[in-house]
Amino acid sequence: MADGHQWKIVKIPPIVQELAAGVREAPSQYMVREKDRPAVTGSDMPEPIPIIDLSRLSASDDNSASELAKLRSTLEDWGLFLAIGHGMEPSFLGEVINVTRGFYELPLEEKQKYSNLVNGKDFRIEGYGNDMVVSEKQILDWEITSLVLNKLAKLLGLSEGYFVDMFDEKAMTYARFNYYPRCPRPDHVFGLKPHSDASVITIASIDDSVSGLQVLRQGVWYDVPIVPNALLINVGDGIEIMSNGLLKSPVHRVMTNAERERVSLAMFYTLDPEKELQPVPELVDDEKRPRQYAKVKTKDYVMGLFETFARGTRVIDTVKISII
Ligand SMILES: O=C(O)CCC(=O)C(=O)O
Ligand SMILES: [Fe+2]
Repeated sequence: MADGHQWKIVKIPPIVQELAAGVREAPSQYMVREKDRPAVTGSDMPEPIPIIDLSRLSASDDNSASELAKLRSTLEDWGLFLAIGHGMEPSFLGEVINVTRGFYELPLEEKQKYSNLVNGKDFRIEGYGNDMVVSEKQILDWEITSLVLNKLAKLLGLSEGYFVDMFDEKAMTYARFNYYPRCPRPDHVFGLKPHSDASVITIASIDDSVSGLQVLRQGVWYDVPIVPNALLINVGDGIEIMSNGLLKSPVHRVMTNAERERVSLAMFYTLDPEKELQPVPELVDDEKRPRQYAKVKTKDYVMGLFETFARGTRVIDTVKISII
């Protein structure tokens, strides 16, 4: 993390990509316990699938109001959507995916130069490894993020700039390049375990050729369909907390694939690590809608994600206030 934070980890697992290259059977530590084993294909999302046209959303005519209504129902249903009309060239998005793939094709010694382990043992968020994150602003445009954040604020009845104004110069953006090697047992091994994002909002460019992302709704896992050149945008735990639970951060996971490798690039927009996340006062009403989440510092929350993720629990549950 740019604030220099480092985590101690007890055991350094081998890097999944290198492991995958050398084995025919998935090693036992990657096997999901029998009761948690996923069905490889999820359910089909019912029509209409959640697609939002950002060019309509930003227009200053009637289209904007109807797209905003669509955004509201999409977020209530899924917490995520596929964004089209974002103005990014398909060739640019294709390049982002190709560069990501190209990086993973480099020899191990090259990639290790960017290791996320300091002195070979202390984990930091940035760098190459099992949970690789590098911080690089402006890969996916902040304008898209601010448009969506403005509309979220509007949907919640807040002033449009409410969330965007929280992103000062100390706000952090993490880019995570995900690489999911082919896996001989997709029914036994997750690409990415079920989780929700610790960000305020996440924007991702996902592989157009291989699906694998699934989202949980009312106990059912749905496949997120591929929409060419669309960006995936999801509400993060930060919005769930600040909206006092009016918007929910979706639980999602990534399945592995026996035939195809898959890549994605996720940009996590978070506040200044020192800033506190808490329900915005306008959305707390002691009578009608009491406060549902405790105050937590952004950096503690992000660190909490790594700890709970490793255990398979959710960091948001650690700040939920139980209302009796
Ligand atoms: O690879 C994907 O489609 C999603 C990745 C993801 O959920 C994450 O990096 O948090
Ligand atoms: Fe995620």
